[in-house]
Amino acid sequence: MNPDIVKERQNASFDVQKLTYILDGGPEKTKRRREISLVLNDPDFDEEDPNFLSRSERYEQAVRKSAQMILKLREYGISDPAEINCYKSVVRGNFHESLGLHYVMFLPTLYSQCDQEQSKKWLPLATSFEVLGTYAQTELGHTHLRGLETTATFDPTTQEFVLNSPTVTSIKWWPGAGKTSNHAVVLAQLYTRGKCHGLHAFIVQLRHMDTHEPLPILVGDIGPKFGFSEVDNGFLKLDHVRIPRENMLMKHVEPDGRYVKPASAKLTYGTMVFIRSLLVGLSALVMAKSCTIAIRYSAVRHQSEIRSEPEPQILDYQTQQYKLFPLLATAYAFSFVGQYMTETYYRISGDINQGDLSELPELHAVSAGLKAFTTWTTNTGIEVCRMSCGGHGYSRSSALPDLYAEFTPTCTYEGENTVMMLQTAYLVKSYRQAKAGEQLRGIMSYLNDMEQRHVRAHPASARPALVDINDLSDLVESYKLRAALVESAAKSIQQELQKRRSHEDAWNNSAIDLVKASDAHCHYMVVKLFTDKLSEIGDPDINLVLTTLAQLYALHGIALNSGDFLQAGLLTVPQMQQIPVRIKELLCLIRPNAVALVDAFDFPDKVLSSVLGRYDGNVYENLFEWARRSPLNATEVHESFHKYLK
Ligand SMILES: CCCCCCCC/C=C\CCCCCC(=O)SCCNC(=O)CCNC(=O)[C@H](O)C(C)(C)COP(=O)(O)OP(=O)(O)OC[C@H]1O[C@@H](n2cnc3c(N)ncnc32)[C@H](O)[C@@H]1OP(=O)(O)O
Ligand SMILES: Cc1cc2nc3c(=O)[nH]c(=O)nc-3n(C[C@H](O)[C@H](O)[C@H](O)COP(=O)(O)OP(=O)(O)OC[C@H]3O[C@@H](n4cnc5c(N)ncnc54)[C@H](O)[C@@H]3O)c2cc1C
Repeated sequence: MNPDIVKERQNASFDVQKLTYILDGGPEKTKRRREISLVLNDPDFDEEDPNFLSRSERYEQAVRKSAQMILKLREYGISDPAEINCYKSVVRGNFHESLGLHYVMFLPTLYSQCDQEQSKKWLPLATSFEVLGTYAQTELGHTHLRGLETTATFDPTTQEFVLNSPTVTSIKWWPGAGKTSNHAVVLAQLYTRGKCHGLHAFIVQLRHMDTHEPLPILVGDIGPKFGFSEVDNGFLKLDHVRIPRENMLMKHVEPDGRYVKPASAKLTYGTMVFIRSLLVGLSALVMAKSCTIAIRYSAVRHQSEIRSEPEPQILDYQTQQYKLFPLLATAYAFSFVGQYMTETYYRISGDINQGDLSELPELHAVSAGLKAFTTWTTNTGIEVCRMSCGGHGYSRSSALPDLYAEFTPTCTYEGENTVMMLQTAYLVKSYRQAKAGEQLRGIMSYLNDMEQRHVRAHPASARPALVDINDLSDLVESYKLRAALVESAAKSIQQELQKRRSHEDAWNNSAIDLVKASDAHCHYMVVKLFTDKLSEIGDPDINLVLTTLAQLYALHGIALNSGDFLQAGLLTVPQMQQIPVRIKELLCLIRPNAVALVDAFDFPDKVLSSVLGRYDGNVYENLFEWARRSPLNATEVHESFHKYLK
């Protein structure tokens, strides 16, 4: 064990194990997660570092691992969805798998949209993996759902739907598992009795069940990408492909072609809401991994000098702390927000299953906004962590390049982040309702007292300072008032309308304000949820260290967005000047606990897969060892010498 890292752990002021329990949701859950993690010792999961393999080899290795995972899940009798998720995230490490989409989109779509008869037919096939599924929605030319071109036309004479991609732009593009899957949930515009009824989901068989040969359908892999090398994102062109009427999910077409309206057309979009909710938790996980790597490495890396003494640990440089500790605070904040998002998703979808759709718009707005907010922040954060590791952060052995390449598409898939932030119609609607005197409930209730507060651009000197920067509840309050930026967005729309612009143009001309309002709303939610969580934590040592992190998270956010807080008169200029001073104090308070705080995330070394983030801190000898395994070192003289240089 590296002596620096030993010393760091001795300095901790709290019980790391107890904090792990809080993050997991209780000691039982930690115990179970650790039991599941023992699978990492299974030699059947031994594999070559994907960084040393070609794309085709990576795909093959990943498929082998996925198949092994399925067999082991059966062998160990793991069937609880949360445990399956935990098991898979442990085994998958930092990479995705081709069968991932079967689990996260195909199966959930079947569970939520099959009727009884369909469940009886499809669920046994899909849960036994005879049917391997993908989710084919996006097209070469469009993502916007109303713009999708693939059609499903009902033919009452044969009781079939005819699926067709009429143009190049209508070819399905990006769905994972182009080579792996034999079935797809295809999203297509439904036509019956000559009328279009919008987007609906259909189960389409793509390949022969025994030979895996494609049916008369063009299906394949779209080629190498920025990352996702294990995943065969695919294309799919349907040329008048016929499927039985029973393959339409939720069965909205009667045998005579009559269309039966669903309770809400948006239920078809349910799987996206599910994944967006999951992505909040994934952001927390990846932020936590990145911080673990960068902070452990910073504790063992010595460089340069502060005084004329031996070289200090780079974690002692104030600038290094300023790069990493706000991200550490973010990882904790997002962990608690992830817990909230999962609970909220299951609570509201439970109500939806009982026929109560009243909270569906809020669930959509919150999941879309938090997905965008947390993935954007994490995406930037991983890169900061990588750079903070200097040159070794650029080596694939650090895992940080892979974490970035695998994570960055979360800002794009399941709804591009700007587009998701623009789903703020809900915010604007709520604002208008509050302004009309309606009492809002839940997370939007802060808009109720807006008329009294009138938060908008004012000279800071004209208003009293509301905030004690050392008081977290005051900070939450000020984020809440800043979130009232939605007022500016709503006003901008109003002004545009007064210029006789159409509603659509008024919306587009206010889009920057709308995204800002959405961002402020999400930021408020994160600060509030982090602060609320503190009241549940009884252990005084842990409460203290997490309070310090929450303060850092809140103050750092204010410093980055100081214009908004000053403009709204929520803070005075002298207070704004105090914030960097307080931030520096908080960095010093966090410093002795930094390694313990990342240890509490409890990532086994094999899950981190990072030489820099090793628990024992023995970085250098293992970097050397890793490099020697590079395929270029397989021979002392590379064949290129004989071919070209000699
Ligand atoms: C630790 C856990 C690990 C888990 C890890 C998971 C990792 C997985 C790894 C890899 C998997 C990769 C998966 C990627 C899969 C995909 O990307 S699938 C494709 C996803 N595509 C999209 O997300 C498309 C984005 N676009 C849209 O969603 C829509 O076009 C839109 C929301 C932007 C607009 O909707 P649209 O219906 O076309 O327009 P409008 O008519 O304007 O909207 C009408 C109203 O409907 C409301 N609404 C929209 N969506 C929903 C919804 N989902 N639920 C409820 N309501 C919705 C919208 O707000 C409008 O409301 P109002 O009329 O009241 O204003
Ligand atoms: C790794 C990966 C896996 C994927 N897996 C799947 C899958 O399994 N199944 C599937 O169906 N799809 C999948 N996708 C596709 C993914 O869902 C889409 O790429 C995503 O929804 C974004 O759409 P787009 O690519 O059309 O981007 P665009 O919408 O074309 O975005 C391009 C730019 O236009 C801007 N823009 C677009 N519309 C607006 C607007 N209304 N207002 C303001 N700005 C706008 C965006 O902000 C962005 O800057 C995957 C994508 C990736 C990268």
